[in-house]
This record gives sequence, structure tokens and C-alpha cells, in this order.
Amino acid sequence: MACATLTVSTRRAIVGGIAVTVIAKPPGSVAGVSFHLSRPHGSVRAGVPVAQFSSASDAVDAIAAGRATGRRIAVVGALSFDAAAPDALVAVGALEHGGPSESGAEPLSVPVTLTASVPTPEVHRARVAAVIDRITAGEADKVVLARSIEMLAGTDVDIDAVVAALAAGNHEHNGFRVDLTPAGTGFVGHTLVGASPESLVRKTGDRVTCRPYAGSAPRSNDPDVDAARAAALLASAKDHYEHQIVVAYLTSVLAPLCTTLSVPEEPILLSTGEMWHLATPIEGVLRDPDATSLDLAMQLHPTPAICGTPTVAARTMILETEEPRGFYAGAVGWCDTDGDGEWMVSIRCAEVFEDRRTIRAWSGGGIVEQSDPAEELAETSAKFATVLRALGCPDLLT
Ligand SMILES: C=C(O[C@@H]1C=C(C(=O)O)C=C[C@H]1O)C(=O)O
Repeated sequence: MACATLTVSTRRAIVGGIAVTVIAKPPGSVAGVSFHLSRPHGSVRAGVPVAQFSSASDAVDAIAAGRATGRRIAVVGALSFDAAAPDALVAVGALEHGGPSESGAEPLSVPVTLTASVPTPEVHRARVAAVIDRITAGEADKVVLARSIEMLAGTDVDIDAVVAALAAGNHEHNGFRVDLTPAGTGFVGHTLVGASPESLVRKTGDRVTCRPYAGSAPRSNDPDVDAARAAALLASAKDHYEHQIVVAYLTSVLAPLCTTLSVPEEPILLSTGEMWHLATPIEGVLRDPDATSLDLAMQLHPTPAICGTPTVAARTMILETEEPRGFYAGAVGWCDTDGDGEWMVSIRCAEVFEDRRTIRAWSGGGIVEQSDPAEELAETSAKFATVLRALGCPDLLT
């Protein structure tokens, strides 16, 4: 079992002038892929890590120190939602770039049962109503509330097969897996898997792009209903408002970092296998081309797509209201030795526990004053479908 990850021996050492935890070469069972991100423009894999970081700023320091000393490293992994919670990042000597995951992988055929809803759907609806009241009272403009479901698989889950099924379920081949072991207690041997369509930031040379999503409607198998839902989303003032909050935030963070920044005035309509969304492709040229993709991800996270606005008020409300999110609504990605890389907002994802049978998935949605609690609950159910379809249990919640 992959809990061999648990038994790897570590020691403290100096990498590029920074004290890090260095991982002794792990046994063969974990010498495979510790990180895989599939995107339409290609996939990135990382194998055996040489060091791990539970704090993103330590990883940033290690990259900088490595650059200064010629011992260049790449970093992959996950940033947690809550800045006070541990991250799960590793350093590797090099990354393997390839094509996007192939389409055609079938969902798993493992029996999966629902063991818990945290909170219950009724409590989630009540929480949404309470947050709408607080927004109406002026405490925030937008707050993203999420809920989770816990599942038990009847046999061990094959992580690679889940990622292949996730990537096959959307036309962009989006899919990822990240070993959460570096985050320490509670995460050792756990893997985050998902299919996020939302690029927090991508950096190539002096070019930076973001593709925020906000504003959602579920897809339908009936083409007429599907088209009508897309049209209704494109016409929804409430969804455009929710979306513009995210675009305004990203623009305000990126503008001082860029010499030019292109932000379309109107969002476009994009789809995953399960959802329609409003999305805005943002592009800029960086003032400092040495800024790394990890630096940029840390400056942009958490966006109002998964937190809210104003950031501090929304985050405080989320932390007061919800159970810990862990790595849901954080970011998953890579940063190579030149600082290039991409970080995806970690949504449409699930944590597979060390036993390879316990699975926790999350889904959330942006709440504004005009939101309706029952519709918000339905939106979270629709978003769970990405993970449930790949696990071979699309009807688990019905
Ligand atoms: C929070 C999630 O999705 C985010 C919230 C959206 C919304 O509120 O409309 C849309 C896309 C994502 O930015 C999620 O999938 O859990």
C-alpha cells in the first residue's frame, strides 16, 4: 500500500542555504508519481522528492537560495486554504513534461458508499441563509461557503485511475494528484485528486495569465435544457456581479506587478463535464520576470472565487462557520527552476486517505446578497458530480 510513504526516513539538511526536511530515497512503492497535473497545454509530473516543505514561504526561500547557489530546484504540491494551516510542497530536481492525459479513461468500478455529509444539507442551507443576512448587514460583499461529503470505497482506490477518469471527464483534460504527506499530522499518506478548470496563475517567462471562474449553472444531458441553462447564466446579473468581484480582485493584485495587463470587460461562458461557468482570461506582462509562479500564487491566493471579499472578513466568516477545509480551495501546481509554472485553484477535488478507501470531497459556491439558500445547496450538489462521476458513483447524492 502507498502508506509506504509513511515510513520514509527524513533528516534535516541545508538545501541552497535553507534548512529543509530531506527525504531519504523512498522505497520502490513510492518512487512513482508524487505529483501530476494534466492541463490542455500539457501535463507535468514529479517523481521522487528530495525535500519537503510544510510552509510555502520555506519553499520560496529554497528556490531563491537554490538559484543563488546554482543548485536549482523545482517545487510542486499544494497550498492550503487557510494561511495558518500547513502546506504540502516538495522539491524535485526536475519535472517531467508531457502531453495532457489521454481521453477515454473509464470511471472507477469500485463500490462507494456515502458515510457522512459535513455539514448536513439542511445545515449548509441554514449557514448560507445566515451568511446572506451578514452580507445584507454589510459585513462582506461575497463569501464562498462549502460543504463536504465522506465516502468509503469497497476496495482500494487506484489513484492514477481516478486522475485518468477525472481528466477524461472534461474536454480540457484537467486532472491532478498531489501527495499531502509534507503537511504532516493528519495528512501523511493522503492524496488530493481533482479536476479543477480554474487557473489561479500561469507564468511563462515574463508572461502571466489567470483564468478565474465564478458564476455557475449545472449542465444537463438534454441539449435544449443545457443550452437554456448556459443562456440563463450568461444573462444573470447576480452571477455577473459574483464574477466581477473576482476579476476586480485579481486586477488589483496584478496591476502593480505588470507593465501591461489585459482584462476583458465581459466574461466568457466555459464548461466542464458537469457545470457551466462564467470565466475571464486575464493576461499580463510582468514587471519582474524573476517573480516565480509560486510567488504569484501566494500573492493571489485566496481569491474571491473560493473565499470572498473583502478577503479578511470573508475568510474570518468561513473559518467561523465551516469545518476545516484542508487543501480544498487552496492551490495545486508547480514551479520549475526558472520560476515558470502554473497553480490551479483546488476545487472539484477529493482527499483520498492513507487507507485508500476513505474519501472526502468538497464543493462550494459564492454567496452574495441576492443568493438563494436552496439554489446554493443545489449548486454544491452539482459540483460534487465531477468527483462522483470519476469515482463511478454519479448518483450517490440522489
Ligand atoms: C468553490 C467552488 O467553485 C468556485 C465557485 C464558483 C461559483 O461560486 O460560481 C464557480 C467556480 C469556482 O470558482 C467549488 O467548485 O467548490
